[in-house]
Amino acid sequence: MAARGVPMKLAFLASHGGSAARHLTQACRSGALDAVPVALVSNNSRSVALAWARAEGLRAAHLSSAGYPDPDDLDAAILDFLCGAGAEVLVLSGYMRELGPRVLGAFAGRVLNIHPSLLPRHGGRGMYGDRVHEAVLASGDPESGATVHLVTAGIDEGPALAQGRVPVQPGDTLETLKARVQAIEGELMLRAVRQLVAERASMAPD
Ligand SMILES: Nc1nc2c(c(=O)[nH]1)N[C@@H](CN(C=O)c1ccc(C(=O)N[C@@H](CCC(=O)O)C(=O)O)cc1)CN2
Ligand SMILES: NCC(=O)N[C@@H]1O[C@H](COP(=O)([O-])[O-])[C@@H](O)[C@H]1O
Repeated sequence: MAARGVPMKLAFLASHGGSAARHLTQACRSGALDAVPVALVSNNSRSVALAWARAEGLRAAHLSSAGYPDPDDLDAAILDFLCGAGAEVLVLSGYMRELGPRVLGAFAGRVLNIHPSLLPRHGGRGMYGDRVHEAVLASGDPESGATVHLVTAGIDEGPALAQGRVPVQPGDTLETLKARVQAIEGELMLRAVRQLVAERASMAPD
């Protein structure tokens, strides 16, 4: 239950660079976001995100199918770790695995994901990272962008909280389009998390 004046506790899940997690953490540290980062989970033991989280002093864990071959066990381990850290909101910052029903049930309505396209276009299982930008270029779409959505059981099917658009320019390559989209992701995620912070504050007892 939200308590007035107590910053919202954020936890991150990331598979690679965790750029949105780093953007949000910088906002927390500067006072631009009334929240506090507490933990990060990565399924990639060599991820930049995991090393960054440890350097930042966050609780950090490598939790993956390597250690938990049974998806239900991995789901339970992730939930146990996040609850132990006191997480209130989860941010998927390039997390390349399906979240299980235990975590989704415990954090219903409080899990955000950033996807590098204008969902529902170019989303769903198998659509992640460079594959998304390649699909946008192949489709001939005149614009692309990023979407922050609530995470539900179906991949990329949850309601969108924020979207940002960028043009697809003649001669764009995977790298030029990817860079243009990624340049707007941090602020888009910050806008979405601020919505959750505001909702939480409105529910806090006086
Ligand atoms: N239950 C949910 N879990 C996740 C959602 C969601 O909406 N519901 N969002 C994803 C979205 N995503 C990236 O943010 C994502 C979607 C699909 C895949 C994927 O197909 N992964 C491959 C493996 C990829 C790899 O190992 O590099 C697979 O699972 O076979 C990845 C990411 C996050 N979770
Ligand atoms: N479907 C999810 C997906 O494709 N997410 C995308 O992965 C990248 C992670 O980059 P990062 O690890 O450097 O933050 C980001 O561009 C994010 O939109």
